[in-house]
Amino acid sequence: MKIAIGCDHAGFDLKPNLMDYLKKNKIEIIDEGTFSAESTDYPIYADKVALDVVSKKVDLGILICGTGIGISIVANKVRGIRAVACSEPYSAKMSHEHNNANILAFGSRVVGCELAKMIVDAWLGTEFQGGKHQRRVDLITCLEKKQQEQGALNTSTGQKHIRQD
Ligand SMILES: O=C(CO)[C@H](O)[C@H](O)COP(=O)(O)O
Repeated sequence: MKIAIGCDHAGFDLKPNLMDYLKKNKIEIIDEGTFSAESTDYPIYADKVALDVVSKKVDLGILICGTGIGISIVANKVRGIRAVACSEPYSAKMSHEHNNANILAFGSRVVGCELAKMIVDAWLGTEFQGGKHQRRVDLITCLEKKQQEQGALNTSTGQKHIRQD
């Protein structure tokens, strides 16, 4: 298992703790920064980790900012990414089981180090269930494809829903 990890300045203290934890669990890590506590912009790291995931350089991604919100919003702009911001283990588990989330985000100002580890464990310790959940994830993929096809011509008129029923 290979994971890319990225954070902004708010996640800078938490990231090494989490990396050590993951390495102890035999997970290979690509560290996409940030590499100092200097104030920086979370979209940079969300983009790097998201691209690592969609290019299959890694299996999964982990992102940390102050709240987990901004960094997951950005990651979700990348086609093929299903990023979730979690502050407790149950949502992390379900995001893998039902939504096949490929990036886990959390906020260093929301969760402490031990809770962050529990959230990661819950996420990694479960598998995507497939079946009806695969159908739903396929609909997300279908929506992404439609958006890409519409590109710059996208307007609010004449759009079709991804399911016609
Ligand atoms: O949580 C975040 C984005 O959702 C950022 O980490 C947060 O906005 C950074 O704030 P500041 O620059 O004031 O430290």
